[in-house]
Amino acid sequence: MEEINNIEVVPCTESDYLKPFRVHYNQNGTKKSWDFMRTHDSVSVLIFNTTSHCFVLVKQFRPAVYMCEWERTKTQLPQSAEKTEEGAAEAAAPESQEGQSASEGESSSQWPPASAGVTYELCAGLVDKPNLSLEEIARQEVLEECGYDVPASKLKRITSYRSGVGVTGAKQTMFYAEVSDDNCVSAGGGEPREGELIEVVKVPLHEAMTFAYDERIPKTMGVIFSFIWFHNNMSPKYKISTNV
Ligand SMILES: Nc1nc(=O)c2ncn([C@@H]3O[C@H](COP(=O)(O)OP(=O)(O)O[C@H]4O[C@H](CO)[C@@H](O)[C@H](O)[C@H]4O)[C@@H](O)[C@H]3O)c2[nH]1
Ligand SMILES: [Mg+2]
Repeated sequence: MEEINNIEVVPCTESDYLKPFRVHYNQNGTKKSWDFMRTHDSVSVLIFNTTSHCFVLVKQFRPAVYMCEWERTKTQLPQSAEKTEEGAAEAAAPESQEGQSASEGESSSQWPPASAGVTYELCAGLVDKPNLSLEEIARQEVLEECGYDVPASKLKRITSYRSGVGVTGAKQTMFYAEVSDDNCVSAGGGEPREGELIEVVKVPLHEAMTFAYDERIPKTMGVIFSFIWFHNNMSPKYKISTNV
């Protein structure tokens, strides 16, 4: 399992991945403003392995999720424990805890275990290569993250939608890819050069709906939606009976 330590939180003043802005505008004569972030659009892929009748998902440590969990556990502390020396438990707290470990099995009263930041997701990637089609970007992600080599033409577009409408407004396009064990050319795991550390996990078709609605399993909306899409559109083909 993951070992996360030496956690330090600092302000983000410039980034290749997100840029914060404030827009001022008039709506029906009322002056308004809104804070938002520019980010990349993205693609995601529901992968179904027809040999094993399993969905292929990825599992990875997400710092943003981990920090939300940290925030949540912090606010659950008793009133007295919440007060830091500075008298504020805001952004100062993480830095003051630098060096502490959040590795599995270690009892840390300050940091949640690393597993609190690990989520199940569809294979997905940023649209950051302007010369490539969405299908081609999706194909590359399937290969890099999950180890299946499938032609871009085999990717079926499910739909697209806005993710994070309050903050980013970014568009995500979702694809469906049917793969077989014959298409498996590597273990996947992401691009180590880009610092990606991805675990490929399989969810058997007959467990998919239970998995989707199990709130104890941290996951993205994409996983839930795409499993339901499969249930509604592909079930007859694979003759499944699920308990939802
Ligand atoms: N965000 C970020 N911050 C950094 O500081 C940061 N530093 C390095 N990186 C690198 O950016 C690349 C991002 O990887 P992907 O292209 O595979 O995109 P995902 O992170 O998988 O995100 C997708 O999937 C998510 C789950 O469905 C959706 O929410 C997103 O909309 C969707 O794009 C990796 O090489 C990572 O090492 C950062 N990336
Ligand atoms: Mg990814």
